[in-house]
Amino acid sequence: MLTKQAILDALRPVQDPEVHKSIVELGMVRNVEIDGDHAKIEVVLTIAGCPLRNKIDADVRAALGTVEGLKSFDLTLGTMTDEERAKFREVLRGGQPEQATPPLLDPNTKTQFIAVASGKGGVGKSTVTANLAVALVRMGYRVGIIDADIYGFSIPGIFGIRDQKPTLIDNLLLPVVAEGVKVISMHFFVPDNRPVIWRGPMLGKMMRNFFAEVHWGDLDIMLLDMPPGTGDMALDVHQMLPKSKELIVTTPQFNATEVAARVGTMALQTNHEILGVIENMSFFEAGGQKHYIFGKGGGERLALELKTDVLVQIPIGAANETGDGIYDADTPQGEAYAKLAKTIGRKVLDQAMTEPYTQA
Ligand SMILES: Nc1ncnc2c1ncn2[C@@H]1O[C@H](COP(=O)(O)OP(=O)(O)OP(=O)(O)O)[C@@H](O)[C@H]1O
Repeated sequence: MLTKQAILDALRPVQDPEVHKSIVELGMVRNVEIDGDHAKIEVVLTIAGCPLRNKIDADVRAALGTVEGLKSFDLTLGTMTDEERAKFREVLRGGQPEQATPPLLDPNTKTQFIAVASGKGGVGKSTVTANLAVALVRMGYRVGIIDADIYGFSIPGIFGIRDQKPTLIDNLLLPVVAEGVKVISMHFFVPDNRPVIWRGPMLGKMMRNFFAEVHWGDLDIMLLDMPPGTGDMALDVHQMLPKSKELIVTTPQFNATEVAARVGTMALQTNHEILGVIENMSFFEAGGQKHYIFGKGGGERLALELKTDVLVQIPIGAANETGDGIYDADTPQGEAYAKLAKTIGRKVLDQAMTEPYTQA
């Protein structure tokens, strides 16, 4: 005999495509009525005009098709009431009350934080952050990026995110997912790319909101794209995330490494472990020959000064035809990022020691 339980059991594996949890657990199946071998099912979405409505509709229909004894059904898709949305948010928070410390700022969080910093602007810090994140995802890690470069946010552009915005469920934001990476950036909150003029305390608040009001789900690694130099933001992040580790990006030029050294020294003074140096735009390879267009040895000099290693040298090269800044896995840059991701995965997640990179 057809039962309500059989229908709920069939719907349990259907997930909300944004938060990747069961629609039954999230309270999205509002009502199931059985009448002989016919059923009426009401599924509710968090917001009217939910962009993933069609996907949820198709998944629910496919799941209902598997229920034994169900000959026909009426499926309606409605919108949640305020109470239903409150319950939805509670499930997302894992049953924690709204005021609790955001899961990511909990001292026992399993997520590893890595701040990607540079001394000068334009050395490729954001490109490195985005490509490292993608390489980590390619290896199976769950990765998020907070674009903390509040004035010069460029992460969405590198991912080719144009019109997409985070979904807002009351006061809870769902990050935009690009190439499997969860992304939050000031870019999403600034109309028409207007310049941001917030200062000190407002910036800290903004960063806190990025942790507290965004549903990140379970993450292995959170990368923070820091503004260049040693500003308020770097201090805020160091205070907010005492266990965060640091990657320093430089080019091989001497003046780039000199400023980067100050950033590294600040990390050391605030007891933040430096994972290593990434030398970007190290050389240009053509006809089997390496051309050191920006000089040679800057990464090594910086690593020596900061008593750390050069983890990788990334060659110069255009990203891809689509105009964004993510390198395909089979390019020399993509391969360099895969190597870096492997080292980072081992260093921060497996806690194993790795051998330093041997210079090209
Ligand atoms: N390995 C590379 N080869 C060629 N171009 C690169 C490479 N890495 C980065 N670039 C380019 O260099 C420019 C600066 O990169 P990016 O915006 O990532 O730097 P940044 O250090 O984050 O700068 P800022 O802090 O000023 O935002 C971009 O146009 C980017 O596409």
